[in-house]
Amino acid sequence: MTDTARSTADAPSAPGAGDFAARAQRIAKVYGSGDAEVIALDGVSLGIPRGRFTAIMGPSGSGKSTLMHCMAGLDAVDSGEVYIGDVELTRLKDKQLTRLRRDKVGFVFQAFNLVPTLTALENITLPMDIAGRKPDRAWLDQVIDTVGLRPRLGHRPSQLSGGQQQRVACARALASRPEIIFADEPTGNLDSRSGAEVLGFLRESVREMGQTVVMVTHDPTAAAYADQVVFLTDGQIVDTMAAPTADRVLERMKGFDLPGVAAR
Ligand SMILES: Nc1ncnc2c1ncn2[C@@H]1O[C@H](COP(=O)(O)OP(=O)(O)OP(=O)(O)O)[C@@H](O)[C@H]1O
Repeated sequence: MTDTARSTADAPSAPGAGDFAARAQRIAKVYGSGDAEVIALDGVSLGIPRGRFTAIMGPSGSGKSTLMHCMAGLDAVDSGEVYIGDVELTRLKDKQLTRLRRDKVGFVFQAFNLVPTLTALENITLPMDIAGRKPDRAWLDQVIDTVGLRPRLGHRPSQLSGGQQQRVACARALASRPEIIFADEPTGNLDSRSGAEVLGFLRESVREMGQTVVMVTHDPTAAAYADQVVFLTDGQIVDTMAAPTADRVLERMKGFDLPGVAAR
């Protein structure tokens, strides 16, 4: 297997845990039971390198969202271990997990999940306001300028385009300088131009700000913005690709030989 991410998380000679913003070790997740049993994750080991952009791809139903939700502490694994930094999530009580998610993890979803009655700026600072933390003004300014939202800070979500709303969501995820950002199909609701803007911004947050980003996507063009692509099939990691291009990713996806994969 050419799977550096997987082997480095597993091997005894692996780099220290500090090299990974998040790690999964032999995690399994089963939904349902009896005839309805679905093995969504089947012993996945994966290290997410710090300060890099990782894309997760695979056919529909291969376990991408489950993997991401388990690694982000949004869903519990049935076995195995998940780490954010050096904290093992399965040992945490609910309250500790909620706090860790709030303080260490940023999320960007396909649906922008903005609060409609708040302005763009209020949406960006909302998680910190809830946590009772003062934003770092200089950092917030940098984030706002990077996503190009300064002229729109007083607008409500309904007064913004889809791409601008997703940029607000990206800025919200970045504002607290999380250990890692999980993005689930962040361009799924955007036209290709707005999608490219959001991807360019995520890319820049990695390059310029040292952010760690993990993104689930169906789109080879989106995956090409990443430093590496991890391929899942049937709940298992089957390959990784460094320095991906859209063409190479598309070719690899065709290799899974499943209807609809290349077309999505
Ligand atoms: N809550 C659930 N209850 C039962 N089965 C589930 C549940 N969530 C996911 N599954 C099943 O687990 C498997 C993996 O699902 P998951 O959503 O992680 O796949 P995915 O690769 O993200 O799919 P897609 O690309 O279609 O979003 C699928 O077979 C799915 O039907």
